[in-house]
This record gives sequence, C-alpha cells and structure tokens, in this order.
Amino acid sequence: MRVGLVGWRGMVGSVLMNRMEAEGDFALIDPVCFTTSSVGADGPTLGGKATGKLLDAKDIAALASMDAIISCQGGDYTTEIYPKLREAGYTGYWIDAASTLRMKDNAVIILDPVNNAVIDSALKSGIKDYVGGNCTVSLMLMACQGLFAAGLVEWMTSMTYQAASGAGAQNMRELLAQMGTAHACVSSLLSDPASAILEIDRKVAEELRSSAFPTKNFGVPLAGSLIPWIDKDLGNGQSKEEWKGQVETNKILGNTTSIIPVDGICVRISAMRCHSQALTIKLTKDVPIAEIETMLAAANEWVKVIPNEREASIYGLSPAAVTGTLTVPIGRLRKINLEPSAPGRFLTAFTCGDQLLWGAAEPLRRMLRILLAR
Ligand SMILES: NC(=O)C1=CN([C@@H]2O[C@H](COP(=O)(O)OP(=O)(O)OC[C@H]3O[C@@H](n4cnc5c(N)ncnc54)[C@H](OP(=O)(O)O)[C@@H]3O)[C@@H](O)[C@H]2O)C=CC1
Ligand SMILES: N[C@@H](CC(=O)OP(=O)(O)O)C(=O)O
Repeated sequence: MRVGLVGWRGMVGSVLMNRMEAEGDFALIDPVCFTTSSVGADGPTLGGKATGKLLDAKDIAALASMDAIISCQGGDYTTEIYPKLREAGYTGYWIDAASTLRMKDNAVIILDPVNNAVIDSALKSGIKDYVGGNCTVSLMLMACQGLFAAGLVEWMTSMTYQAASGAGAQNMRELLAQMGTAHACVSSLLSDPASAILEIDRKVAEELRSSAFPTKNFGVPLAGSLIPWIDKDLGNGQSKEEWKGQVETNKILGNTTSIIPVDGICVRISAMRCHSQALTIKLTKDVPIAEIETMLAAANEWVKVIPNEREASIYGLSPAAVTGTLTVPIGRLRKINLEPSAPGRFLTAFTCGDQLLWGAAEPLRRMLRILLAR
C-alpha cells in the first residue's frame, strides 16, 4: 500500500511517526512524504526505508496516486486540498487529524478500541474518510468505555483541564517561557529563605499582568493562571471545544436516534501534553462502585482504574505520571448524593491522558492497520 504522509514533521505528525516506527508499521507500507514548504528536499528515513525526495503536498496528481493519505497538516490544508482531491477522482482513503471533516456524513470519527464496529460497517459500506476525534472526547471515551458499553450513562458533564499542547507547539514553548519569566522576576527573593512570600506573590502577579509577559500565542498568561475558554466562541455561551463533547461522543458511539447529553466547561491549564477531566455522570441505574470499577478496567487494554485513595490518586492520576504513555487512568470514583430521589446514580470520576497519543496520533496509525488487515 502506498501511503502518503502529510504533516509528518509537525508536532502531531512527529508523534505519529514515532509510534509507527515503534510498532513496525513502516515495514507494511510504502511511505511517501509530502511537504508544503520544502518540495524536493530529502525525505526522512522511516522504519529503515529511505522515502526519497519530498513531494508537493498541493500536487493533486501526486496525492491521487496514493492508496491512502494520512494528514496531520491541519484544518486549513484539509479545507483546501481534500475537495480538490476528491473532485479529481481520488478514491483512496483519507485519514486526518484535523477536525474539518469530522461531522460530515461521509466521514467516520475513528477510535477503534471504542467504535471498531462503527468503523467496520463504514468500511463495508465503502466510506473512505476517517478522522481522528477531538482529544478530550477520545480520552474521555477511552477512560469511560465500560460505562457507555453497558448503557450506564444517562448524561455526563466534563470539566476539563487541558494541556498547552492542544493549542500547538508554539504554545508549549510559550508556556515554558512564561514559567521562566515568572520565576526569573523573583529568583533572588526565592533564594533568600527569609524573604516574605507575599512580596514574592505580589511581584509574580505584577509580572503576569505586565505587557512584557510573553503572551503572543495564548493572548493571556497561562503559567500561574488558567484560561477558561478553548476554541471558538459559538455565540450561545458555549465554546466550540465544549460543543464537540456531545456531538463527537455520540457520533463515535454511532448513536443516531437516542443522544447521550455531554456538556461542561473546557479550561486550559499549564500541563504540557496531558488533558485531564473531572466527570459527573448520571447513571441509568444504581450499580455498586466495585462493579463499575470492574467494568471500566475490562473495557480496553489501556484504561487503568486508580483506587479512590489519596496516595494512589496523586501518584497515578496526573499529567506528570501519564505523559508519553498510552495508559489512560481513571479514578476518584465515588457516588455523590446530588438527587436524593435517585440514590446511587450520580458518579464522579477523574481521568487523564496524553492528548498527542490517544488524543491525536494513535487512532490514525491504528486506522491504517485496520486497512492493512482487510
Ligand atoms: N496539537 C494538537 O493537539 C492536535 C492537533 N490536531 C490537528 O493536527 C494539526 C497539526 O497540528 P500540529 O502537529 O500541532 O501542527 P504543527 O504546527 O506542529 O505542524 C504543522 C505543519 O507545520 C509545518 N511546520 C512549519 N514549521 C515547522 C517546524 N519548525 N517544525 C515542524 N513543522 C513545521 C510542517 O509542514 P511542512 O513540513 O509542510 O512545512 C508541519 O507539518 C492541527 O492543525 C490539527 O488539525 C489534532 C489533534 C490534536
Ligand atoms: N482543541 C484541542 C486540540 C485540538 O486540536 O482539537 P481539535 O482536533 O478538535 O481541533 C485543544 O485545544 O486542546
């Protein structure tokens, strides 16, 4: 299979290349690398295979000669190139990390540990467009698959704590620059054990609010603060990131007639690349916590139930613990008494996952494997 790789050197693309290398995917394909900026330059060696010169990512004829194309180049690229490619008669597979095509009728949102059946039936019906889901949604579903599969979710709120990486590579750099600037303005005070903490705090607050503080990418301070809005303003009080929660969850699960409500508030925090979420779930019936834990743990091989205890939670359920791994821990599982008329039906949970792996790159390479296995 000739597989065109577009966006392979970006942040998501690099994580994807690393995972494909680690899983031996390149041995099974003929990789062809495209670029929007360095046509004719030497391509990378992938899985021991030289990929030759980089091809033009806007060359429709070159793209159309691929059996499958994986794009991590971004939404603008998809918007520009995908329609031209299909109009030119391309009938191969289009696998994409960008959100552009996600909600189109002819596209499937891919998260195969959760929706293998949806993907399988789409393949059988000839669908050719497969798009990775929003990172927060994919990570929530990897964690909560057991509850959805058992039909136990009546509705869910998701209050998110999203990492800088979701905003892009430049934003990760800016977060670190912000941390460094905040530290630098009080470094001499910090090295003096007798200095007053309120003086340190005052100086840091002043620095955060100063026009010299590095905020070109985020617009506002993230280090020492947070940003309570992610993605566009839909004009109805909801952010686009919050809107994705319900529409993408239900599309991934293949729910068409009966929709499970999912809503909440999406917040950017100063983690590097792991998104966390605090969930409140109304269950369709009262199920004991021990049974819920068993169900969650058995749903897929990456979810890990963390006992709802202090030590286990602080060491096992955080961005620092999870970053760079495919494990999706879920913990803080507890019944809360929100509605006395529905005892045992309100569940809290907290989950955390690497948004560049399950949230972006991993579903793409697994889709390729599904195609190769056909
Ligand atoms: N960031 C995220 O968390 C997620 C992103 N996505 C999707 O993936 C798309 C790509 O995101 P992301 O990987 O963060 O974007 P990047 O900005 O890291 O990469 C996108 C492209 O920018 C070009 N580029 C320019 N300068 C550089 C450089 N110094 N290093 C590497 N690449 C460079 C490359 O194209 P070229 O080689 O052609 O010059 C590259 O393919 C997003 O637009 C989004 O649609 C999806 C899920 C999560
Ligand atoms: N919006 C996500 C990252 C992302 O790229 O999402 P989407 O693929 O839905 O545009 C975040 O900021 O954390």
